[in-house]
Amino acid sequence: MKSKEKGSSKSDKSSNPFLAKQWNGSNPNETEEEAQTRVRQLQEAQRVSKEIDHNLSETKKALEKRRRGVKILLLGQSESGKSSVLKNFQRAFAPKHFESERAVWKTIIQLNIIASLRLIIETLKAEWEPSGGSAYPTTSTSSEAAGGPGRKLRRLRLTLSPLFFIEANILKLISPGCKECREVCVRGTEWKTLLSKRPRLPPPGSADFGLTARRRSQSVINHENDPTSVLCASRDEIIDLWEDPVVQETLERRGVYLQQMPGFFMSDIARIATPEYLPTDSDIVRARIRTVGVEEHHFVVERGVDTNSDVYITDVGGSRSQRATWVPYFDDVQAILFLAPLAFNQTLQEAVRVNRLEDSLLLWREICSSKLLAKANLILFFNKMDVLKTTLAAGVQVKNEM
Ligand SMILES: Nc1nc2c(ncn2[C@@H]2O[C@H](COP(=O)(O)OP(=O)(O)OP(=O)(O)O)[C@@H](O)[C@H]2O)c(=O)[nH]1
Ligand SMILES: [Mg+2]
Repeated sequence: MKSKEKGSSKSDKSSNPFLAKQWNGSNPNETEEEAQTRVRQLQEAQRVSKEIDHNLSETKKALEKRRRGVKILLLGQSESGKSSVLKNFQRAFAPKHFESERAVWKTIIQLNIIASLRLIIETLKAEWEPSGGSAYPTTSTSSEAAGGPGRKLRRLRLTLSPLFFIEANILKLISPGCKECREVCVRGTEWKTLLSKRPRLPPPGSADFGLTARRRSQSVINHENDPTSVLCASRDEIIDLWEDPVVQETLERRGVYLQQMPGFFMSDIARIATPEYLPTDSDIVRARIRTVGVEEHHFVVERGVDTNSDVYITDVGGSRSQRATWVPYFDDVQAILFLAPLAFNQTLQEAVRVNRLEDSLLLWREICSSKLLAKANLILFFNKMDVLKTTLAAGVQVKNEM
C-alpha cells in the first residue's frame, strides 16, 4: 500500500479514496454525517489493509525462515517408531524444549497404564465371565483360594472404574474425534497445551495444594481429569494383579503379550504410581501416542555446531488408511527418514494378517519409486534392534514367519 502511494501520480491521488477530502460543505450531495461515516469507513479499510500487509510480511519472514531451515519427513508404518525418533531428536538437540514438555508426558504414560489395565480386565472377563455371568476356570489356583477369580475380578473392576472414567474425560479433551479409540491418538500438537492447561490439583505438599483443594474438593478435580490419586491409591492392587501367576498365564494363553505392545509400563507401577512421579527421558520415549494425520514440529537447535538452526520435522500417522495423506508433504523436504522396524514375527494392528516386515518392504519400494521424491535424500533406518535380538534369542526363525 505504502509504496503505491509514494509512486503515485497526481491523477492517481485524486482517485485514491484514502486521500479524499474531508467534508467542508463543498459537496452538496453529502451531509456532514455521511462524510464522517465515509471517513470512518476509509480509516477502517486502511487499518485492515495495514493488518493484511503486516500478516503478509510475517508469513513471508516465516517462509524464508522455513526455507533456510532443516526439513525432515518421517515415514514408516504405524508403530515403526517415527514419533519416538522425533522425541529423541528433540532430546538430543533441543533439551530445554524437551524438558518443557516433561509434565504432559506423565498423563500419556498414565493413560498407557490405564489402557493396559483395560486390556487385562477384558481378557480376564472373557476368561472368567464368558457370558457375562460368573463362570470360573476349572483349575485350582491361588486366586481361587483368595475368594475365587470372579469375585476378585469384580472387586478389581470396581476399584479401577474411576480410572476408566478419568481416561474417557482426558481422551474427550485431547482427541475429541476419536470416539472408539482403544489407545491415545492425537491430531496435531494442541493436545500438549490442552493437557497442561487442564485444572488439576498441585502435588501434595506444594504451597498451592491446600488452597486449590479448599476451592474445589480433591475428589471432584481428580475424578475429572487427573488419574494420579486413583492410580496411587490402587497401586498395590494393580501390582498384585500384574504379578498374579494366574493372570499372567491367562494373558499368555489368550495371546495377549502386553510386554511387546507399545506403551508398556506395567512393570513400572511401583515407580510411576506415586504423587511425585515425573517421567524419565526413557519413559517419555517409550510413551505411546498414536499419530493421526500429518503434523509439523518446529524447534531451534540449542547446542552443537548448528545452534540456532531451525529444524522442521514432519511426523505422520503410519497406519494404512493414512498413507494417502502423505503425498502433499513429499515436496519441499531435504531428507526422508524411513523407519523399518525389524519385528519380523509381528503383524500390522490394522491388518492382522500382514507381516510388519513385508509391509515395510512394500512401502519402502513405493516410496523409492515415487517421482515426487526423485530429488529427496532417502535414509533407511532399521529400528527396534532390541526386539530383533529378543525374538531371535527366543528361537523364532525368519523363514517360518515370512
Ligand atoms: N522396543 C522398542 N520399542 C520401540 C523402539 N522405537 C520405538 N519403540 C516403541 O514403539 C512404539 C511405537 O512408536 P511410535 O514412535 O509411537 O510409532 P509411530 O511410527 O509414530 O506410530 P504411528 O504414530 O501410529 O504412525 C512406542 O511405544 C515406542 O516406545 C525401539 O527401538 N525398540
Ligand atoms: Mg507417531
